[in-house]
Amino acid sequence: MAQFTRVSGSVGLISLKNPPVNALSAVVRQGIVDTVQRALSDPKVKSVVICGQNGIFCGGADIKEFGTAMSGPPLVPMIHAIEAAEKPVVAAIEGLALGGGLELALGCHYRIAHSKARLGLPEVSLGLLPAAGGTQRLPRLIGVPAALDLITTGRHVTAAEALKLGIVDQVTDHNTVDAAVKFALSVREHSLNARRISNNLCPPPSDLDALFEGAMQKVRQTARGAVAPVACVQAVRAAATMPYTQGMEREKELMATLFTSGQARALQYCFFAQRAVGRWSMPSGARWDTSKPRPIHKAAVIGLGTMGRGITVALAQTGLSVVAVETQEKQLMEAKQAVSGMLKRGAKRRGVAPVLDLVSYNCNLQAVADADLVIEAVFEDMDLKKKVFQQLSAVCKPGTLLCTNTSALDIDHLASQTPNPELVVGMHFFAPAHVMKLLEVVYGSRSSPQVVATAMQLGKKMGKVSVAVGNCRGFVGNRMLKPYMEHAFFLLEDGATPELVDQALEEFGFAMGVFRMSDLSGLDVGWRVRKEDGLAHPGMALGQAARVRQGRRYSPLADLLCEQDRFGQKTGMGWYQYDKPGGRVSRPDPWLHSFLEEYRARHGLVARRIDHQEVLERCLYTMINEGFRILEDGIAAGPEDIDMIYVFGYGWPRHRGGPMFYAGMVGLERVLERLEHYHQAHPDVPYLQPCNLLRRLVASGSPPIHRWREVIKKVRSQL
Ligand SMILES: CCCCCC/C=C/CC(=O)SCCNC(=O)CCNC(=O)[C@H](O)C(C)(C)COP(=O)(O)OP(=O)(O)OC[C@H]1O[C@@H](n2cnc3c(N)ncnc32)[C@H](O)[C@@H]1OP(=O)(O)O
Repeated sequence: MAQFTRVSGSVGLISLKNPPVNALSAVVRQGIVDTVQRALSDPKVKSVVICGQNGIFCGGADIKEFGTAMSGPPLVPMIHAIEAAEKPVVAAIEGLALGGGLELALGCHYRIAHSKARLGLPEVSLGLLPAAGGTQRLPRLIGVPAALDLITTGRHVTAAEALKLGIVDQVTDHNTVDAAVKFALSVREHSLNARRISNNLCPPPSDLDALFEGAMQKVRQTARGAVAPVACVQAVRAAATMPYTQGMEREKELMATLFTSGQARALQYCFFAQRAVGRWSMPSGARWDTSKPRPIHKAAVIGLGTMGRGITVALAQTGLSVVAVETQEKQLMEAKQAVSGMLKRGAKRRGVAPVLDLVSYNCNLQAVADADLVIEAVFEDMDLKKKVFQQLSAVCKPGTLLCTNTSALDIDHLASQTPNPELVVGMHFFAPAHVMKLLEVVYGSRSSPQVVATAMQLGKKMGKVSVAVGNCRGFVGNRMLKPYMEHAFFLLEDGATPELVDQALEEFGFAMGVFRMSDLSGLDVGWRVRKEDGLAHPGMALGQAARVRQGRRYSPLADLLCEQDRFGQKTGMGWYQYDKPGGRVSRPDPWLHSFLEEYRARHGLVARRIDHQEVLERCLYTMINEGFRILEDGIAAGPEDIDMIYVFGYGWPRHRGGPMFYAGMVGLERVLERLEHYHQAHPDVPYLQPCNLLRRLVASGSPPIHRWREVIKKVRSQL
């Protein structure tokens, strides 16, 4: 709602009240309409201030209303009425003015912001555009290039930048409402015509066509198929080329195409899913709201390879004191240099002082004795990790949390090396660990809820999206990656090329196709795992049974490349060729094409034409099927956990919501039918066999994703 009071004799103060962010719900919009009318019709009121309660101006439209039948007064006429008012209206911006909140402020005649406020039009990240006049008023106020930047990226700006851009008229370090009231008193007699942004023309850019062509090219390159950024550019173009009323029509038209689109639904689902994963639960019933995290003052990292260095940086940047340990002096010094460089570059980017003093470097494990939490990040080898855990148990003070940065190894097995398995938890970071947003927090069968809560909280402090998952081979992300990659190999056997498969996946929106990703992360990583699993060893790929292992279809293609030292980018060749070892630009490799032809001929395989749809169905539906198995097994608490892991850790396009959301969009019945079809064609591929939970969901009428948990619960209770 909105409250009205008269202050300083003649200022009508309208205060938005809808915690936590004063979102513009139907009730709030009605409140604004009513209180503005009251202020304008009250002869004692000479000017008006609009503010938000609890230190936040407004977080924008109420996103929860989007999926419902919208009621209440619409935003556009409400903001127009404010702009048309004959009394000066001042926005007092504290905390946040985002989306519809900033559009409301742009309808006011003046804007005063607190120095700590952030402003922005983030609608694009929800699959929308600022359709309450934002695309028409902002370019008129700050010019086309700056408006394009803000609207197409959705980035928030500080009050200082907003002042520089001309979005706000004044910035204060003091009480913003007081400053706005004082300001409102001073302008009560001023003429308002020039202050009504819609009256003004856009400052004309020098070469309009080139500017918009460039902007369109840029969003098409970065949007990976997302439609909202493109619509944002089109709407701003209308502001630059049309009178205001026509521009508003164009804004409305473009918004109508976005508002009910699948992409908008997916992006809004991601917004809530990202927040939902913080409300974690474990099969034991332990939950985020009943498990208190432990205070962590000092952390330690063991092993300063690529991962350990990134983790050290991420920890230090939260303000924690970190002991970084590497047993060899030379490697320790190299790591120190690398970590210091990363800290300096990060600090420069964020405009703060680097926290070099927070990290101490040591060759001796004894140095971690007083750490509250230790993250082991040594080479991915169970025997080595076991040894480190045994040593840590002897060195660390009682109660120290022992965390392992493994991407697949058994947390319970590691925990059994220590006298306190309840203090052990997995923290699976993604490279580069100080950049990537995802953290899988892996609880073992004996991990205590308090330890999980601590790891989750630490992840949040590091700015990560932390997802709590159970312990199984590959956890969630890598477990689902296995069938996905395996199918990509089968597609090569059946007639596809790495380029074709990658193109299909990249057009779908993945940051990188499966083969390009494999070249980047190194083919040797999977090879080592397959060797450990007894699936691959030299010579095995040549015999009669080359394509059957452990009773199921197997493709030795990746092993054959590894046997030729084709490990990907690092060796300059893998599924693609590169100009040099470490090169980044991939080119199709004629050698690989002949190799595939020879391989198929040797195994009597006849290449057939594979289209993009088959690539997507076989790679993605098997991955989704594994996701359903993960839910059935209780490894992930809900589909949101899986989706956020894929969006933040595996380059899944956010505008498609994550694999489980995507399955719902495609239709669970369709996914089931296609899996059945492919399983019939490839009965030797168990991953293609539709899992029980998927069948049960379809039998239950394919409920919307937010109701899957009811069916999951039933399926789990019957296991
Ligand atoms: C043709 C029809 C025309 C319709 C017109 C539609 C117009 C749309 C214009 C818009 O305004 S779209 C919305 C634009 N605003 C945003 O995108 C802001 C989204 N929110 C955020 O980015 C962040 O939440 C925040 C505001 C920066 C605050 O971040 P913080 O980390 O401090 O807290 P959170 O945990 O993220 O949020 C707390 C709590 O609040 C809920 N919430 C936040 N914003 C909204 C919102 N705009 N609507 C509804 N709910 C919101 C959030 O979900 C959290 O709730 P929870 O229950 O605690 O998880």
